[in-house]
Amino acid sequence: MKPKVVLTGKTWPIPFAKLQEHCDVQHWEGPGPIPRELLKVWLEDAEGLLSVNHGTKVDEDLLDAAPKLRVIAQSGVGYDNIDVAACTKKGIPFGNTPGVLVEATADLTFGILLSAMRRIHEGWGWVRTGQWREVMGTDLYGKTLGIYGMGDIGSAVAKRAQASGMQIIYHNRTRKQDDGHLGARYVSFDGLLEEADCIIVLVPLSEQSRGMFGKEQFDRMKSTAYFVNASRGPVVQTEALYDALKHNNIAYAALDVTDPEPLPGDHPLLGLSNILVTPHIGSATYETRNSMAMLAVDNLLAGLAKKALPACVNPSVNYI
Ligand SMILES: NC(=O)C1=CN([C@@H]2O[C@H](COP(=O)(O)OP(=O)(O)OC[C@H]3O[C@@H](n4cnc5c(N)ncnc54)[C@H](OP(=O)(O)O)[C@@H]3O)[C@@H](O)[C@H]2O)C=CC1
Ligand SMILES: O=CC(=O)O
Repeated sequence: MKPKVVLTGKTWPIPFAKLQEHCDVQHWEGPGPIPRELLKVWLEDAEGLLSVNHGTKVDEDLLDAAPKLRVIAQSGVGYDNIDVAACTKKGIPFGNTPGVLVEATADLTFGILLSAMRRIHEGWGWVRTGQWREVMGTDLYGKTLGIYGMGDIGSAVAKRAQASGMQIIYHNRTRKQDDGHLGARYVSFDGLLEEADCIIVLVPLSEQSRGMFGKEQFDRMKSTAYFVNASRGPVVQTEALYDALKHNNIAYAALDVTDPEPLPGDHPLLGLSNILVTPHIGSATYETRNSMAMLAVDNLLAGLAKKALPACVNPSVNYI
């Protein structure tokens, strides 16, 4: 008999076929996210959980409803929705999808910075309404880019920025061994806020990083600063960002992630003229989403076969 697996949403044809070949799949097809109470019922006899994005909260309460669960996999690298300590306590390995989404996310992140600085989206907005207006932007060349969270994606953004002639500074909790190779200079958090012409946030959401960017941090930035968030909305205090933009304490923001998310159509941020918002599409290319889904399925199938997950977040309970 095939093991039962719960799939929380839509996935891609090839990884889906692979999953179905090996598992009895109970599949939520919407509308909207799977209701929590239903998920609990489905998990009563499931051995695997495949989460298609970070919208499903996995905590002790959910795991208590899933006595047979042996593996959890999620399509995506961020896992702020997963209580990894609770999974580990129950001996359940959790796998995410690092690596395969790095280049696509770096393209989008650098792309929204470029679009904001050169007002590409604003120019297109005028042209499409029949107005051939010149829209003035700001040079990237020669500017200092500050990356907060210089990990896999941050490093890939740094390469793109260097190719555009930018200087790179960054802040992590720990200085990177290979920052010389990246051509990036390590600075304190305050140094990053004060020195950068543009700041890109690519730090995972955690209790430490939640709300990290508030009034004090925006006040420390240059009034000409461009601010990009491509990590998770709650790293930024939305009201403080709104005030900073409204009063021109910083120049412009480009956000791929927001708090709340989705951002309601009547949200005050959307009434500002110095903002660009994209709907959390960092990894949203056909190739990348397919690779992510494939890695998530490989993580899940490995766990069900009691083999090591290719990308395991809690290696102390990974199968050997
Ligand atoms: N917009 C989108 O569609 C996407 C968004 N993401 C988001 O991007 C995040 C980063 O992904 P990725 O680059 O792969 O992750 P990595 O783990 O490779 O990098 C994260 C970096 O952040 C640093 N960091 C972690 N916590 C802190 C902190 N409190 N203060 C300062 N630095 C910190 C880490 O260094 P150190 O440990 O030394 O501090 C590390 O260098 C994901 O967690 C996810 O939230 C990812 C993919 C797509
Ligand atoms: O936000 C997307 C992710 O992979 O994390």
